[in-house]
Amino acid sequence: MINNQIPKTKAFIAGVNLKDPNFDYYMAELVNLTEANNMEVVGQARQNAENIVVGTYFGLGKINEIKAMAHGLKAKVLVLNDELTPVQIRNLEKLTKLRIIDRTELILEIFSNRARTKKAKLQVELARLQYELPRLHPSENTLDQQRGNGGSTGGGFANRGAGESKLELNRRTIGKQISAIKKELKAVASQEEIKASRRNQSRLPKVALVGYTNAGKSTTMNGLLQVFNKQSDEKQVFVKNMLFATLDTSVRRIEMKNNFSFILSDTVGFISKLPHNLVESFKATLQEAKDADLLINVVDAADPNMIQMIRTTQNVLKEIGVKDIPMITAYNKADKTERQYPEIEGNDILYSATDSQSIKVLADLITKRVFASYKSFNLKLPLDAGDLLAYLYEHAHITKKDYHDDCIYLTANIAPADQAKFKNYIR
Ligand SMILES: Nc1nc2c(ncn2[C@@H]2O[C@H](COP(=O)(O)OP(=O)(O)OP(=O)(O)O)[C@@H](O)[C@H]2O)c(=O)[nH]1
Ligand SMILES: [Mg+2]
Repeated sequence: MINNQIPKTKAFIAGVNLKDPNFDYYMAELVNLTEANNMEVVGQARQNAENIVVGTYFGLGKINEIKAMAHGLKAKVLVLNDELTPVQIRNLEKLTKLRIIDRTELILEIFSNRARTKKAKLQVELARLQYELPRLHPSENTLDQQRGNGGSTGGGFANRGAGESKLELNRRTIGKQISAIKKELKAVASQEEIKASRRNQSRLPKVALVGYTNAGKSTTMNGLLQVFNKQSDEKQVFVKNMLFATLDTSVRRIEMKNNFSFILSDTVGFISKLPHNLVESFKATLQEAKDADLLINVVDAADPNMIQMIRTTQNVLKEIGVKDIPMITAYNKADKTERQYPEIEGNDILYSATDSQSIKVLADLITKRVFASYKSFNLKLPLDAGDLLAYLYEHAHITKKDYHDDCIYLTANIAPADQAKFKNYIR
């Protein structure tokens, strides 16, 4: 039988542990990130140390050890657990004769391979250029190599200026590309603002799914769409068992019974040590989470690293400036645990996004939280107040409605901002 599969590049992973209690967890993530980048992890090493070695990341003894192990395992790439300086990368490359990929480059590569929409592509490209800019080096351009060769024949100084100006040119080119991308992103953002302001006008409560990558945010959104919205197939979002399946924000209206609706958004997932540039350039994508009335932090309850994943999400939320938004912690994938589900405990739920009963219970919990500030009123509307009735349908939660000969009796949960509008109709 012919095996058509292209063999994966073999990678060795390594990191310096500065007495970080989460080190093992970061290394486990690094394995997942490396595999998500289509490489095979063949071995790993760590150095316990007080400090990072400025020029080479590891100490020399460790470098030789890693070199021997990695070459013995036929690894071509050495993946490192931190963001390295350009000098560290170059030195390690020389000393180990392996291609060096740091954690930041690894994450940028994954994002780059996954980006589908124009906005996601622009955001990833922006982060990549910002990562590359300080890493440009004279030895990486041809003019400079000529200079180096020339040096051995005595013509070095004459070409040095040319080499440096090429570096300057590269910097300027990247600088220009960065400005152009920022401009394009602004144009995309202003189109989206128009859509968002329409949503804000409708004053429906806004709920955002957030959480660790692969926890089941998109599956939860699809579950809610399936259970509550008719003909929702074309509205379904992309689900896949891989890191960073979602790189964009999708916004949907979930239409529950009794005309109660809310706006739900699904967005990019999180991981530890997300590169700062990436968080910065994805701010526009994460805006829906910042504007939400309620966050649903989706967690994979079957993952042994669940606690660290929750902490990671909290850290990223802090970094993007989310604070004081009420949150439900939604422990998903309960079907992979031994526990009974669905089950609610305070603001938390244990559920499975693929189980419709779970989805109904989750929706009830969302309703309770989101409508906590709403108040129930008994109203009497004249029959000709069609516009007020339409407004209530759109913005409130009508629980009872009786038509009489000359009026309509209603009971409705109304948002604080709308209560004054109906004060003359209270029974
Ligand atoms: N067994 C089980 N699998 C689930 C459940 N929910 C989601 N999954 C699976 O988990 C994987 C990830 O689901 P997604 O919904 O794509 O996760 P996500 O949080 O949107 O992930 P990213 O977009 O990559 O950050 C998929 O293979 C889903 O089928 C669940 O309740 N039970
Ligand atoms: Mg997703």
